[in-house]
Amino acid sequence: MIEVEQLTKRYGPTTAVRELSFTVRPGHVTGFLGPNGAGKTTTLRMLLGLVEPSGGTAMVSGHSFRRHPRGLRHVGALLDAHDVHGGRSARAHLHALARSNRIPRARVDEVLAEVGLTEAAARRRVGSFSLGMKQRLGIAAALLGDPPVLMFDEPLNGLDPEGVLWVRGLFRRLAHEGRTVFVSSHLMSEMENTADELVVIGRGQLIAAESLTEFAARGTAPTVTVRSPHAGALAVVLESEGAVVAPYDEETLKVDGVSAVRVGELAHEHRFPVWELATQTASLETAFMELTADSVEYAAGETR
Ligand SMILES: Nc1ncnc2c1ncn2[C@@H]1O[C@H](COP(=O)(O)OP(=O)(O)OP(=O)(O)O)[C@@H](O)[C@H]1O
Repeated sequence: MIEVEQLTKRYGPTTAVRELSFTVRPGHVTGFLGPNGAGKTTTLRMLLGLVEPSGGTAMVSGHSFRRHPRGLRHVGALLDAHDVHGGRSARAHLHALARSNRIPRARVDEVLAEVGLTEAAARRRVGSFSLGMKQRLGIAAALLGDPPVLMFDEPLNGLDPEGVLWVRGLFRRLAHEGRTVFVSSHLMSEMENTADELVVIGRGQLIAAESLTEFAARGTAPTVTVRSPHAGALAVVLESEGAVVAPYDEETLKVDGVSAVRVGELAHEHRFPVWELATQTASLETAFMELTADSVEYAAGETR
């Protein structure tokens, strides 16, 4: 379990994280979402004891890592896939980590197999690895101590589609095993099929902490699209029912304020043929952008 309470981090005049409180429960993949510069990396670094908070607490399994560094058996993390010694082989890198954390050497081959790094890859210098292979190595290091809590900072960044599918499957399996899996991203589209719980922050502050389903329900009300050869006459009927109707083209209307069922019933009552009837819910991406609009550091078109 991860518990963040009134966590604050100031860098001179910049407040990177401001009185942030949330809990991440085991058994779920929890997405940690926020626009660039929202404070995600700073929060993860405080949870791992790499950055001293200016205020509040950041606890993993009931312990503050700053005061009690507890090693890879307690929490596994991938912060920056590039942050490895390029001159070593992947296996030598994992052996060194295993040794300093008193983890049996045999575990190294287990995690190499788990992340799909072949024998040939394990012998290569890490400096020659592609980003995807470095990500896999970073994930192998996070899994080395078989920890109950795992944190990943932007793990899908730069992965090819096959890599993304693999990482998603891995995260789900880790959560299914009862672990706490906390995954940061600045893209809702990445989290949509990865996480089932969300912690959303903007400018260092909490915006939402809820399930993906609850988050989706925050989006704007659905719009109904209807296509009929009598679109004009149908629009008059719909408006008399209180709907807000926007003609899309000669045959198509975008309708707000009434359900698709009601649009279908009214068309039927007035004997208007209907060629198409559909409901569009705002995408999670739209809901995310609406919620974080005020927190985006540099919005498109903004000059400062
Ligand atoms: N060591 C530091 N010194 C000064 N300011 C910092 C430092 N680290 C982070 N910041 C500032 O704190 C804010 C939050 O940064 P952070 O990297 O935690 O955000 P993030 O959500 O991880 O963003 P990104 O997705 O861009 O990595 C930013 O404004 C950043 O410039």
